[in-house]
Amino acid sequence: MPCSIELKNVSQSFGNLASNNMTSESKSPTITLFENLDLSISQGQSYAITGPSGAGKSSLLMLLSGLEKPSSGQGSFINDKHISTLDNLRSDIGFIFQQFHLLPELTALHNIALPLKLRGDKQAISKARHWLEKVGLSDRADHKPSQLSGGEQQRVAIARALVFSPKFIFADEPTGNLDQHNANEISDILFACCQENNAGLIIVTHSNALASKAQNIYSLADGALTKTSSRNSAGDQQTEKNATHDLTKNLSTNERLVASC
Ligand SMILES: Nc1ncnc2c1ncn2[C@@H]1O[C@H](COP(=O)(O)OP(=O)(O)OP(=O)(O)O)[C@@H](O)[C@H]1O
Repeated sequence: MPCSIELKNVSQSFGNLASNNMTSESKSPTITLFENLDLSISQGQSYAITGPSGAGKSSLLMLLSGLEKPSSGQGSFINDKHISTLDNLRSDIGFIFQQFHLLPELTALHNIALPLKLRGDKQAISKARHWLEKVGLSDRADHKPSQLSGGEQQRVAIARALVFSPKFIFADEPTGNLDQHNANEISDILFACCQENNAGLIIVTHSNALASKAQNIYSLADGALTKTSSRNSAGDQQTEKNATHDLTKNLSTNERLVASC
């Protein structure tokens, strides 16, 4: 049974971080990003969160992943009807960032193997090789991040995020550092790999092109989260499947990558 993340009545403010002995003039004002926000995320679905700069999109991503706590309200992880706090999500989430954040001293293969090694998986290297192949980088296994292009580094980051089969992937501007052609390729790979692995995908982005690939699109602005688009009905899913089939009919290198995920 798919699991889910739920935020209920959640507010996030960043308060006055100044110490008590500072004068009132030197204290910074409280910033309230959003109040009483509700959001439910399901495994296997894709979500995009858009909105103006500074609206709190990345902060919302941190709350959903359980890496940060809200000022008030509750976040829950619902797994097979068992409800717990979002702290219990830690081992089931993968992250993808705009800046890739690969370890510079490790090769592509060892960057991907790292999450498995940290979990004590003895097949870490062979599984990492399999994922290198999925993202089309078999021939770059021994190259370090500095020897890879931005698009190639993001492919490694996608493989690293998914290699341990997490239930949810959080991606903060995953194509923000890429040109339009690479951004399109990388987002196709990301969506296809998440779908194949039944991972929920939550993307924060300013790109309408990227957001439009998600099944559910939200806008966060002026402290309010609004659902602007949803493609959950059976008819829509059928349309998506047909579109995918049409795409894979004309297999170029990159479509083959997507299809192999
Ligand atoms: N830990 C923190 N302490 C104080 N202020 C913070 C903290 N984290 C975020 N903020 C502030 O909250 C606001 C929203 O930040 P956030 O990064 O979530 O916005 P965003 O919508 O993702 O913006 P962008 O699209 O520019 O990345 C910003 O003004 C930021 O400075």
